Amino acid sequence: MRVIVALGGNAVLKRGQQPDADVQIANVRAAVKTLARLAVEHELVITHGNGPQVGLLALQSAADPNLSRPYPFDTLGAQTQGMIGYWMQQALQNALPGRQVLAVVTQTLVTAVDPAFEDPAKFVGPVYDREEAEKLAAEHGWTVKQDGGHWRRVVPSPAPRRIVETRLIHKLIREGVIVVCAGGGGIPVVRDERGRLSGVEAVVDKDLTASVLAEALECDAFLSLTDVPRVLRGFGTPQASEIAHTTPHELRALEFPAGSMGPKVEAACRFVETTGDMAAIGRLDEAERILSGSAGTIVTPNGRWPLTSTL
Ligand SMILES: Nc1ncnc2c1ncn2[C@@H]1O[C@H](COP(=O)(O)OP(=O)(O)O)[C@@H](O)[C@H]1O
Ligand SMILES: NC(=O)OP(=O)(O)O
Repeated sequence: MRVIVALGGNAVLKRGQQPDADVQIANVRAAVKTLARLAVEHELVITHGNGPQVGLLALQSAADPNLSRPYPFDTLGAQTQGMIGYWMQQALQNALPGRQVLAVVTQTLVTAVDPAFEDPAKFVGPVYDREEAEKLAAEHGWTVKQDGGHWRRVVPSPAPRRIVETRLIHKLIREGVIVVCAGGGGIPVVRDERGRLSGVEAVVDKDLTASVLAEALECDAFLSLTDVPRVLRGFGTPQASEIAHTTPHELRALEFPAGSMGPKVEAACRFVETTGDMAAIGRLDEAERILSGSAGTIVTPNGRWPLTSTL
């Protein structure tokens, strides 16, 4: 099978962890143990989040007295692709000697008129209490929003339309390369009327980009891997219950939070609706069990997995 994995931000930097490089490298190495096993069995494409890292780089850039203005988010997104891509590429090369691995700087086309530019919604960087968040927002001109029990900076997150480097990524996969791409949802770019690309101030959602890429690359399965074993019905209530096997139709009748589970569910539903293939949401260390149908929330057109014919 050709499998695309969207790795949650938690896999690289867990909530509350010190964001030092060695901490993140150790997390990547741990994640790669599972990813390497998947790559032995399947053609593997890996995407990853960058919310914590891009927010941290934005803080560093804003604090740099040598700059007349902070680096824009497209450039910061490219920096996170390089950094996390390098960590993953090296960890995969060490885990799978003899296999070719490549992290690719990847741009995601968005449209300049996307309403998301007027309503920043993507959480980036560290968490604050409300008072501190509002103080920082006034100081730096940020928008901040509530993220669970905390407050965080938010930036615009336009919808991904297509991944500029799709054909090259497809070629690499056919060559047997394990490709790390579209990190942080891809660097957000727009195309002008003369066909020229330029970056925009935004952070694209990695799960939504992964589903667009999964469709374009003709993947058979799309796995959104995070820190919870399954999607919960009634999340945060005493009646919460795990969803094991489901359909886009069933999921779309439920509500999920915009900053966390919402985009994962939307990405999974879109992939299944468009392709008729399988998407799943679950824990990274259960990826193999998810593919065999015994773990995770598995989304298919008929709610069954492995897919069975209705004829
Ligand atoms: N209905 C739900 N079922 C399970 N988890 C949920 C649900 N709604 C929100 N969440 C939260 O979503 C989180 C995963 O989303 P997120 O933190 O964005 O993941 P990642 O950074 O790994 O992509 C979980 O840790 C959980 O707290
Ligand atoms: N870009 C992005 O979606 O990052 P996270 O998954 O870390 O939020």
